[in-house]
Amino acid sequence: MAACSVVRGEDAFKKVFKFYKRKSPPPDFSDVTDFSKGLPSDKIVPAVLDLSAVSDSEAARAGLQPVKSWRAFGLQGYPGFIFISNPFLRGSQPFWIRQCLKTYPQKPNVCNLDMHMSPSDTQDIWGQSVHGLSSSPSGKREPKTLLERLRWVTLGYHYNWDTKTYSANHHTPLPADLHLLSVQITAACGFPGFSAQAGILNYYRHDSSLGIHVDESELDHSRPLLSFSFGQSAIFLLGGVRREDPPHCYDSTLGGVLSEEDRLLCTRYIQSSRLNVTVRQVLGPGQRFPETPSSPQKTDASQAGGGTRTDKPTEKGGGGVVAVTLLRLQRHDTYPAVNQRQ
Ligand SMILES: O=C(O)CCC(=O)C(=O)O
Repeated sequence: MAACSVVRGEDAFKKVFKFYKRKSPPPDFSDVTDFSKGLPSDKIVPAVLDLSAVSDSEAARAGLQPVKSWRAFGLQGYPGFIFISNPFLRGSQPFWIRQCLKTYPQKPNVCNLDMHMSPSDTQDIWGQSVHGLSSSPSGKREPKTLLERLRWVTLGYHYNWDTKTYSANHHTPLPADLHLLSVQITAACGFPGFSAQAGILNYYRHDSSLGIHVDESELDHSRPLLSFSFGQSAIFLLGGVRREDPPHCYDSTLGGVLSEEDRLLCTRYIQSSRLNVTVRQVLGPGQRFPETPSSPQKTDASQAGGGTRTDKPTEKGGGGVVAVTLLRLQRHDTYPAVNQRQ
């Protein structure tokens, strides 16, 4: 059975989600859109980029190829969705992977391990994991390193998973390099003036996934949401406006100067993992947070239509993609696996 085309109706999302999570027998992936195959396709359309918005030197400063070389696609029936297949300059993917593993998990940023460990114990997740990651497997079951237990990191306005809100009083500076990268990509996609204010990093192992949800906690929904993926590929289910809309399934994958040790450890980590960085503008120009946080916004599968992303074994690792979504209600993404965000 090819999942995407046959499932309709109220539980379309859940059914497709389960379908791609199945381990045995493995699901049929023939319905999944593979952007690496590009055009011609009945579903994939070329995306129009603003070639004059970012000069070649500005792009290079952010580790990006000239915009005219980007392979950018849209999807028939999903206005506001742009998929860019590896716009990175050679060598810059390892840089971003290292930032996600070594730099961004550092304080003052917040991560899942902080929920049950003291700040001093989570200060140097990379340093504490290097030994475990670099040693060859002994055959014995080794305790997991902190890096292997890392599930999420928040940046900028730190997302509160309980209230599903951002707030003025939980904010630290968003890394300047990620801000620059996001500003250049959004400008090329036709969104000048984007301000990267919050980031959520997800760390996926082979068995992990993210629940079906809609991203709507940001207060200004006219601003795009950026999603960078590095490492192993995954199935991404992109929902429609309504819960009963069948999702569209696509394959998502994404590549400074790194020391040999960093390069080796990042390569080893990414061979069995996938990293995703979403960058969001939370407030519009002149906008402020309400005095009392508004009601929870990030809805889950039981409340709204959603998308799903499932881990899909792949031969290749370290491919790179960027997805830019402009219409909030049409972006629902997920991974099928449990407890990703605990
Ligand atoms: O990992 C992904 O591709 C999706 C991440 C996501 O949906 C989120 O952080 O809200």
